[in-house]
Amino acid sequence: MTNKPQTLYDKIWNDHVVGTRPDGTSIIYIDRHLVHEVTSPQAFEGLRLSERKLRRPDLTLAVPDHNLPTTARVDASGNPIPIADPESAAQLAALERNVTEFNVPYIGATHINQGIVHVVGPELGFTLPGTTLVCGDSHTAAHGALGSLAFGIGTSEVEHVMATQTLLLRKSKSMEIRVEGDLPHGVTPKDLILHIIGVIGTAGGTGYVIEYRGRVFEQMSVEGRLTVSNMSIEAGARAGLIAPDDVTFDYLHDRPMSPTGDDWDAAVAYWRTLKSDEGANFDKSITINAADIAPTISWGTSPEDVIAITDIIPSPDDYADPSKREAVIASLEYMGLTPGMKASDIAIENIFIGSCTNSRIEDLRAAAQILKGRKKSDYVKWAIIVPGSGQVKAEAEAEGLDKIFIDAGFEWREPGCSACLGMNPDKVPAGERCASTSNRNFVGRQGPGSRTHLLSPAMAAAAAVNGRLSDIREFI
Ligand SMILES: CC(C)[C@H](C(=O)O)[C@@H](O)C(=O)O
Ligand code: SF4
Repeated sequence: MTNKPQTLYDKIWNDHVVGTRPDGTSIIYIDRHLVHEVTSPQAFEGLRLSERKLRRPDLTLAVPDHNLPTTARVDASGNPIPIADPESAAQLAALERNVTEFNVPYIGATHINQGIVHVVGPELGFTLPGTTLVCGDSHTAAHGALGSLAFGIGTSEVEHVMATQTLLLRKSKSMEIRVEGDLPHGVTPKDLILHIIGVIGTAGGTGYVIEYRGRVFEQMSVEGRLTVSNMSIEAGARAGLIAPDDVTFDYLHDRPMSPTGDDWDAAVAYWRTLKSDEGANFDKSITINAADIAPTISWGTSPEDVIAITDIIPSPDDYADPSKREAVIASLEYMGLTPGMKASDIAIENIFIGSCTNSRIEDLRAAAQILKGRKKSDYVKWAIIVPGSGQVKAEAEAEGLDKIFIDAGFEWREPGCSACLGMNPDKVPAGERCASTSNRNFVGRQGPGSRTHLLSPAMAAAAAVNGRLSDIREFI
């Protein structure tokens, strides 16, 4: 091996190269494969047609999340309630058939561990530092928070991994996003990543694997790191890494699928080597000043359309690039906003606290801190909290958070993707706004005609109380 200083990405990549071809593509060994109901049916069908087995069921884990309704899943006698929507019912049935036929470890819809794949993986210790982890889902980047080289793949690649436990890849370029200083009061990891995407743009990370570096990340919980890495894909990046450290090891210790005993000690010794060496070269470096960041919201239909809550809605004239100006005009029209309007004057009818970006226990605690003893505004018609997993739900209930939410006028739901993309009945009506802790504000994302404002869980809770987008710093 070379003595040249290496990045964290170089180290994980080099540890997984099976072989490199003259054209520069490499076969990479895949350690972990998460499977959900949306992107797996054709892949299983492909295996069936080619009469192949799934090579490593023991490195594969299947969980339904996108199509499941978030209303009660069992009746009063504990019997499963069938899914009303025929398409969703068929998706779930297909996954259940496939995991049985191919012998894949499966967490079913009514299991305590069921949840969004990207919440479940870390929580069970299925996601580990230094591993390569894939899923037919773009937000797989989330797992990079634990120092796993994790990225979304397409359905044909899902089949390839199922059949071979490898992928054919070309190495990405490396980008360092260094955050200097500390996050100001009221500024959370969600505000940080929204701000970063605002700075680099949705294409800023295209062709790169990002490594997030700086004291801010060292001091951040694993939950917060997951929020940041999760949205790397919204910046166009292939993956988003954070070097594993004691915070990561403490988080993983004693998780159901984490190594134990001597294996744990050996694993931690290896994991400690997983950081970018002094002097390692990044193809691109970006520095962000934490002090510049305020609680942030999205105003448009792209995750780069972000402003501080204290700002006003921008005007197309603020943009020099003609295509961006066109996009801003279209965004303003779709969102029903006028340039110059104060962000904090935007009235909100719906609140969604959930998604793989912000549905972990810390997110729910942050929302509960604001909602405790308060009620949602009468202007808010629909407010739901969807925990990321059964584990998160149980933990929140043990802390009494569910009561705080229900008293505040929220609905307390079963785990899943829910209104993040509305593949189940949880949709935002056309023309209405939603203050949403999810990661995408695309046209129609939360239902046809829906208008999404991305923000942190605390900011979503504040919006619920005031019935309009609000500055969390007025509450804390
Ligand atoms: C349905 C799935 C393939 C999709 C993704 O890849 O991200 C979804 O999770 C999303 O967030 O849009
Ligand atoms: S919660 Fe949203 S972003 Fe995450 S996997 Fe589900 S649909 Fe995709």
